[in-house]
Amino acid sequence: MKALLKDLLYKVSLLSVKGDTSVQISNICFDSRAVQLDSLFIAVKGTQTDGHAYIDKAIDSGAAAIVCEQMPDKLRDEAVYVQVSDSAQALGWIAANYYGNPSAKLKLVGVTGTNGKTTTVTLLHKLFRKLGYNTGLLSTVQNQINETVIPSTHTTPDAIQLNKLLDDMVKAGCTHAFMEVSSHAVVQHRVTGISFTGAIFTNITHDHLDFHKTFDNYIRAKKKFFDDLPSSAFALVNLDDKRGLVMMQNTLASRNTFSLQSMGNFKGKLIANTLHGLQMEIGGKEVWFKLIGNFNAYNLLGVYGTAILLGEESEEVLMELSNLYAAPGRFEQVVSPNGITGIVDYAHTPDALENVLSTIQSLREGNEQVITVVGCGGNRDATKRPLMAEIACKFSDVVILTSDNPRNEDPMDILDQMMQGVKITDRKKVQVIADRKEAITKACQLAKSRDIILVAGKGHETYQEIKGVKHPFDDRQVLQSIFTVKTH
Ligand SMILES: CC(=O)N[C@H]1[C@@H](OP(=O)(O)OP(=O)(O)OC[C@H]2O[C@@H](n3ccc(=O)[nH]c3=O)[C@H](O)[C@@H]2O)O[C@H](CO)[C@@H](O)[C@@H]1O[C@H](C)C(=O)N[C@@H](C)C(=O)N[C@H](CCC(=O)O)C(=O)O
Ligand SMILES: Nc1ncnc2c1ncn2[C@@H]1O[C@H](COP(=O)(O)OP(=O)(O)OP(=O)(O)O)[C@@H](O)[C@H]1O
Ligand SMILES: N[C@H](CCC[C@H](N)C(=O)O)C(=O)O
Ligand SMILES: [Mg+2]
Repeated sequence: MKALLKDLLYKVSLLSVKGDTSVQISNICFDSRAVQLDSLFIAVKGTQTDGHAYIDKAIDSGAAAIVCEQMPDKLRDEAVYVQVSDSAQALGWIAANYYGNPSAKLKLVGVTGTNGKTTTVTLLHKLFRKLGYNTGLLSTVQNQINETVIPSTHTTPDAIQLNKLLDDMVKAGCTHAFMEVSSHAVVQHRVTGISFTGAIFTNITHDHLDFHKTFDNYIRAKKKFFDDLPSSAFALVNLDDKRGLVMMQNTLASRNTFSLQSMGNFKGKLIANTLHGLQMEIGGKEVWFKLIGNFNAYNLLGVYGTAILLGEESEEVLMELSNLYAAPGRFEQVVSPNGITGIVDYAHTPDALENVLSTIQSLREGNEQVITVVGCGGNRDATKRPLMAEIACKFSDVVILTSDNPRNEDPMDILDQMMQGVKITDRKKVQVIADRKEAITKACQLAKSRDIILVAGKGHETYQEIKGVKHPFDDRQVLQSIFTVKTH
């Protein structure tokens, strides 16, 4: 795809320019290793290195233009240099311009919050497919254009991938798209230049403090998503989260709320909550849904409110919504032939773990044991480790602490930090088994008929990441194969 540099710079605030911006560009990128002939290379400061160090390498590989925050000492004749105050922000606008602003051609709804984003966007995508629309999805689990699956590497793709995917959706005739907006994405300007029709806030609790450093910064990152909305958009927030109204303090968008506990624009009342689904009063009706757990009542309310704000008819929405299942790896059940219930859930934050375990506790019918297998990812927020172990102990009869994705950390270091959260009185119910497969096997050996095994943290993931290598691993398959072997 070809474009003139000057057209790509629309809405970018420029500090200085060296060279002629009428130059033709046939590719945009922020990684020098991906530069081709006539590329525009945008030098971005990262967490590991600084793209400015690769400007010459990019020109050697054929870059025709450079966007940067600091002009290099030596400028070369074969490239045009554009200086901006914030390259990541410029990248957002450039990517949107390059792909012809695809987001403005869609009814695009973004979902932010610590937990519930994937669940919410997946339900919205399925719902709008059922309602007859061509619909796109961008999520942690996968991206989709209608039923075509495109693998996803991030919760929110980088600005170039994002605009490309949205453009592909437009080309496929999509009218609607639903995407997760992570706090990393807001801070790194992955969504700068994107026109949102609506924005949802699910909740905010402890996570990602490795990246944001303080909880206030984390709140600010999520709030910025709402601060940047235009007046034509709608904001829809969870009123029962104490930061719900904070999100909308400075937004120009129309303000809408959903709630189970007070009077929101979209008010739900939980009637029943079982291992097979939940019943809620919503939109003036009593409806059974196939999703499990109190927290999913919030996700369903957010989805319902969004559909109504997008102009859909209440009765039809509720009918379709009542038939939908949860996203993969979210409270996914694997039942053994002798009646042990294995639950695989992506709870990887203290709040999510507490929600899932308290849901499991509330669904217990007799004296069945709850056995929890859980770990924490390496190279991620370390402060959540003791908290998650403490919560696992509080709500389980047996706890097996194990590895999640160790990444570049020593699994035993992570487990030591988790053990810090185990109270002396709880030590006897805890075992530490670093090998995740062995840990799940142990849980299955300990379980009797009717017991519940929660395997938390990895949900839909089909790999375990150890020192940069992704080894095939799927909690659901591991449980399934142990259950099969055990009963033969
Ligand atoms: C912490 C983080 O967000 N990192 C993202 C970030 O990388 P970075 O800042 O570390 O980049 P860097 O390696 O320092 O490089 C700086 C710049 O130099 C460039 N470079 C580098 C080397 C070279 O030879 N040439 C070159 O041009 C790089 O392309 C980059 O532009 O920018 C990269 C390109 O977009 C991302 O792939 C990378 O995501 C990493 C893989 C990651 O793990 N991100 C996670 C934490 C993440 O984003 N998670 C969120 C939320 C998860 C959730 O809660 O659901 C998500 O949205 O997925
Ligand atoms: N509304 C909610 N409130 C609290 N916990 C929730 C909610 N919805 C889901 N959860 C819990 O959080 C886990 C992750 O849910 P989901 O994948 O929908 O969240 P996410 O925000 O997309 O997470 P990520 O940041 O990793 O992309 C679920 O497996 C469940 O345990
Ligand atoms: N999107 C989150 C998911 C964490 C999932 C957990 N399995 C882990 O690897 O820590 C992250 O990248 O921080
Ligand atoms: Mg997600």
